[in-house]
Amino acid sequence: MNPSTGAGRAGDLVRAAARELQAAGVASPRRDAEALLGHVLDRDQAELSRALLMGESVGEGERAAYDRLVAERAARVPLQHLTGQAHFRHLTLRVGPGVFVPRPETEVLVDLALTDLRERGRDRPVVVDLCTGSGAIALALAHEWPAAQVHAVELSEDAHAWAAANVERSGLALDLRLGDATVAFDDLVGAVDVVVSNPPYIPPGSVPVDPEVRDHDPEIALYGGGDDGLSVPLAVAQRAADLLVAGGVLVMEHADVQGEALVRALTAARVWSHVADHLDLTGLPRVTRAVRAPRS
Ligand SMILES: C[S@@+](CC[C@H](N)C(=O)[O-])C[C@H]1O[C@@H](n2cnc3c(N)ncnc32)[C@H](O)[C@@H]1O
Repeated sequence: MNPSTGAGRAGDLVRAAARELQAAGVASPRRDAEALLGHVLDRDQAELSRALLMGESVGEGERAAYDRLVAERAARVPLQHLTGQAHFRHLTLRVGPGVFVPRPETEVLVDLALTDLRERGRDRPVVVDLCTGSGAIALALAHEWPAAQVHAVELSEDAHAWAAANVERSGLALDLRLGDATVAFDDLVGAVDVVVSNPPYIPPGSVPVDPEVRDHDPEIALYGGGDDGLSVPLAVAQRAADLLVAGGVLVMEHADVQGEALVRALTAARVWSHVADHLDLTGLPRVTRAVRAPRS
């Protein structure tokens, strides 16, 4: 876009921006073009739709700001880094450089955890989120299951700072810690009802093709180690087995190609029962659920 062309109609600006984003290979050009204009004008989706419908004009300063953001998005900076926010379940979280942007496919993990919390029927169930990133899963569970006592841990100082900001803004009660999930929560060993985790799990050779992921999600959030990417997930699962009460549940996200391998590895570990894999909303294998077997 040409930043020197002054004011313009909202609809024209969005159409031009969507064309530019499409040419740059952005997956959802129109949606992103609208989201960026909504961000610049400080309008929600409904207000922006009205502005587009009414042919509202956008002032020169706002247009210049919009042009800059569209150019950054065309350079494949994630939309969420440009708006500073990501939507997850019913929450809007602060995100930016240094933290993994929460993904819609992770929402199914929250559904599975909520089903277990409902079925367990405990008054004050203890929930732990290992590898919390922005705090997305932990905060969603604290929000949607207010009786839960939710704890979360994150290793990266940068990501932990984003999570701390999200906890503060949410007003939700959450015990957030900085540390290694594979050895965390000595004070909760054998006392946890549900462990949730979306750990790093990409195999080292499978560098993501999308620049938004490859160049902007932190490496520590992506690569799971080992030939199959399952080193960190299996170490996290082992810690989950320490933390859970007998009959407690682990719900863990994985790559779509890792469902069978993770089920096999957890079954072989002999501390889990009812190990089963679940699909995400796009029908891909995404989450493994396992029940902590009684300690011998
Ligand atoms: C794929 S991201 C998921 C973040 C968040 N759970 C979500 O779903 O949006 C994985 C997160 O695990 C963190 N992490 C990696 N290794 C860790 C470890 N050993 N202990 C705690 N956190 C770890 C990364 O920094 C990153 O924030």
